[in-house]
Amino acid sequence: MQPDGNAPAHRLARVAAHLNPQMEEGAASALRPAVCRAKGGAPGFKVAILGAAGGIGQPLSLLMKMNPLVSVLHLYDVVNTPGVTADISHMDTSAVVRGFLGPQQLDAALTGMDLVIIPAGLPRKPGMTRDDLFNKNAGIVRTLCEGVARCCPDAIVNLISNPVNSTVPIAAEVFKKAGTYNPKRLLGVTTLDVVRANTFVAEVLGVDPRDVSVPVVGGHAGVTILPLLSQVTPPSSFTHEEVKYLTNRIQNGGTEVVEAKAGSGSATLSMAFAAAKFGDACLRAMRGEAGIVECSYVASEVTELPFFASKVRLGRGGAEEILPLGPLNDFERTGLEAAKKELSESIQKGIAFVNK
Ligand SMILES: NC(=O)c1ccc[n+]([C@@H]2O[C@H](COP(=O)([O-])OP(=O)(O)OC[C@H]3O[C@@H](n4cnc5c(N)ncnc54)[C@H](O)[C@@H]3O)[C@@H](O)[C@H]2O)c1
Ligand SMILES: O=C(O)C[C@H](O)C(=O)O
Repeated sequence: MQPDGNAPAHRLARVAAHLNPQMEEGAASALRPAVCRAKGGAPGFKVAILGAAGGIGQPLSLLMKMNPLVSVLHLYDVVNTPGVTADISHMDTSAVVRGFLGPQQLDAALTGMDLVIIPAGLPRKPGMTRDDLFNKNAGIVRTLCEGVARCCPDAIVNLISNPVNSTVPIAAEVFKKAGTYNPKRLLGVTTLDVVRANTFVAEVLGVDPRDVSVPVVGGHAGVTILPLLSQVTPPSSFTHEEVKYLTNRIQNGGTEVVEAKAGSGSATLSMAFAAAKFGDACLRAMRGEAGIVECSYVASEVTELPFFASKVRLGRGGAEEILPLGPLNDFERTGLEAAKKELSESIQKGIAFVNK
């Protein structure tokens, strides 16, 4: 007869068996992973967050721990994961949480993951552009993506670290070098631009933002953020003044937060909300839910550029179909040309970084 794993005599042994086997001696108490009563093999996806102790990472970890599609949640950072992991692991939701600290534990954090969300890296301070983060964040993204290629090459990657216009091409080059590149599985997260656009447009229209959907295409920096106000649903018309105000506010939403935070960072809470929304869309699509369309910065043939943000139909394998831009008005066509010029340079910079 099999021993009853739930019998009192076996309970603590079973709990102990959940302890993270990857932990180094001495780290065990600090990084004590969550244990749970769920039987092994509970349905759901394994999700890793890289940069989990940061301003985005912490609330994003909380939101992903609340997602019923997540069965295992790995929290990786180079600092502070013990505390974040212990804290989040006490939430009575089903995902099992494990913490991983420092480069020696990167591979353990990534092995077996279905979805990897990357908000690791420096945020802006007032006066900086996102491109000013390139020198620090390019190397961080390269190292983390090398880990993905080694340990979970089939995982879908949601890349948040700035400058997204360059970090996505960096990730693609890393995966190409490793022989694991599948463009469908690499998605730059631009959801915050859509979230902001929905909010600001709803304010102007005087409606609930949940009822508004604004496609935002191009990229994720300044003029590369191109809201298509002519394609808002429900169909709405705006005066030229409103178009100029909305476009400017959406393009500079990140700077608005950076300035308001006055040196203590950039958007974290709204970004965690946006990343959780996008991560959930990816997981639902991976589970087989049909008809999920989100804007994302991906390998693309929508323009002559190799990467571009536009509406993407998500499926089991990631970005299954890149949807066309649809009809643009004169204002948007002019914006598209400006966006492409800047994007082209950011993409080349990312590609050159890996191949230099
Ligand atoms: N895509 C978007 O829409 C969007 C929105 C907001 C912020 N961002 C970007 O997200 C990034 C993170 O922002 P934040 O506010 O959370 O910053 P933060 O400084 O609060 O957190 C970053 C975390 O990354 C960790 N980190 C640094 N190097 C690492 C490495 N090698 N491996 C793992 N973790 C590492 C840090 O320890 C820190 O905990 C920034 O680059 C920011 O510009 C992107
Ligand atoms: O603006 C930033 O630097 C962070 C992020 O890209 C944002 O749009 O809020």
